[in-house]
Amino acid sequence: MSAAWCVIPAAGRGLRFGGELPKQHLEVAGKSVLAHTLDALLSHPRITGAMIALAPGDTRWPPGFDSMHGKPVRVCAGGVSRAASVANALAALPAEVVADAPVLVHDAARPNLAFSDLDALFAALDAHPAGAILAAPVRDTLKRADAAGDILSTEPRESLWRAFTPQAFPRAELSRALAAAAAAGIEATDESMAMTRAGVRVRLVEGREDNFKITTPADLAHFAYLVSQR
Ligand SMILES: Nc1ccn([C@@H]2O[C@H](COP(=O)(O)OP(=O)(O)OP(=O)(O)O)[C@@H](O)[C@H]2O)c(=O)n1
Ligand SMILES: C[C@](O)(CO)[C@H](O)COP(=O)(O)O
Repeated sequence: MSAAWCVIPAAGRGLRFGGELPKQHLEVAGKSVLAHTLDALLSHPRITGAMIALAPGDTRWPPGFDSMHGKPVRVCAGGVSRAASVANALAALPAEVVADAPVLVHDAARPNLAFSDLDALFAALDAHPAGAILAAPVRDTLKRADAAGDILSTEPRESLWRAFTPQAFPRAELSRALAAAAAAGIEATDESMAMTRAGVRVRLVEGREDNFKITTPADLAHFAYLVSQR
């Protein structure tokens, strides 16, 4: 039963959210979104450390805040894209995270991660070490729109899933796949895109729908409500 470090891309500017402060630093119930996310990850016994990719010069993560739940928390410089931030964080991991060690990549902007989802992801990884991600099957009818915002077509939704995070892969293989995608000029919007491009079979693990990404102010209000009901 392998343990894993997590990598947390937290270097985004939150342009779709708006406002001065990037959304990962906004507070809910006295804690930043990033701290909620870190708490959800490091409270799981199989996660042994965290590497946070912050925008260069972003000192909002309290300097010297180097542990949570008795586990190490490290910070590195993010990159110009989410994929670059993840690649930087993988390269910054300590030597104890050996090449074939699993690493979980989880968006700082997904603070409502459930312990049960982490259990399910680790169970899948134990059975399929090549890689696994949390996701949910598409259950709504999908429409393609024209420039005016009118329906162009209805798209088939059979076998379509929405990818969430964490996404878990062996450290070295993930680094290589991200580098290969970047070298091909492909911006991998998630880790599984790079890994499947590299020929790896990635296991989908059905996760909770409330593991949503905070992208807009309405998402933050939704998360704040959920926290108030805990
Ligand atoms: N250069 C980047 C861009 C994004 N992220 C992180 O990747 C996660 C998911 O990205 P997204 O929700 O798109 O965040 P932003 O890029 O900040 O949002 P926007 O696209 O609205 O600017 C976030 O935790 C974000 O901080 C990152 O680490 N480095
Ligand atoms: C990684 C991700 O959260 C999976 O759905 C998503 O691809 C991030 O996209 P974003 O545009 O960087 O928020």
